[in-house]
Amino acid sequence: MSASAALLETHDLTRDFRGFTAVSKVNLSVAEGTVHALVGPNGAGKTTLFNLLTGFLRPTSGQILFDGRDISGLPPEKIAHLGVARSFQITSLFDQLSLREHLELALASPTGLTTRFWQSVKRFGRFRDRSMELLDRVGLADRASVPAGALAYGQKRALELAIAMALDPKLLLLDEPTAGMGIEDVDRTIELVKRIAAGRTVVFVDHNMHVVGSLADRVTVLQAGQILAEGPYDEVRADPRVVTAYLGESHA
Ligand SMILES: Nc1ncnc2c1ncn2[C@@H]1O[C@H](COP(=O)(O)OP(=O)(O)OP(=O)(O)O)[C@@H](O)[C@H]1O
Repeated sequence: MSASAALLETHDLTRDFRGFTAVSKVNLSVAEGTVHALVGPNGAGKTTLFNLLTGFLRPTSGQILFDGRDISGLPPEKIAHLGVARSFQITSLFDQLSLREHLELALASPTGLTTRFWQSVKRFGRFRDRSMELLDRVGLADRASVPAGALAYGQKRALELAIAMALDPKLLLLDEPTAGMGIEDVDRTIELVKRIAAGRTVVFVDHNMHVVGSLADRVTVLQAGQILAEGPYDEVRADPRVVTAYLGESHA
């Protein structure tokens, strides 16, 4: 696959909820090795689209192609296994487990932390080196033995990124990586995402335009389930249709 080829493509991807179309004939193309932002006003369909891409929702119609393969309707664990990892907006950590144990569990499970977490943590000691490497990448190596419950909010989000990286995904999906953060944590997260995006494909949703402008090679704007505009950040930001869509929102 050449550097400019699409790693992820959707064709007329559509999802209805009892007659209401949350995602409508979306044709998205994410080039391999790029960072791609999904933005749009509340209710635009961003979360629904993420849920479709990761198999948490089945499309009503349309296709999703990942790495040349049709993944439409596959269950989440299959899609994860093919190389798509997702970091959640909602914290999904275990307060009592140490940071290193979180990573060991994620490395021991082919689909991340969601399965087999009841097995003895000690059995996963062989993943120690890799766990420490991942913690180091997100700047948490010195906190490896600390229980996750003791972390500050920004550090918890960094731990979630390390967990998503444990699968060594081809495609990393980040759901509002800077949600609820103060400016210092936002800037630290931007640097962190830049570092882990090197040589990888990333799609993220974020409401913070500073984050979008700092990270995204391309931006897709959704409105009412449809693609309103797409292109480099500066172009999209200056698009009158986009400005109108955001009127009444804080980012207008
Ligand atoms: N399970 C569901 N059943 C019915 N309607 C739904 C369901 N999930 C989402 N919707 C509707 O689909 C639309 C898109 O929602 P979605 O959460 O995807 O938007 P969003 O762009 O992620 O918004 P936000 O920025 O507020 O998170 C909304 O009108 C929402 O009410």
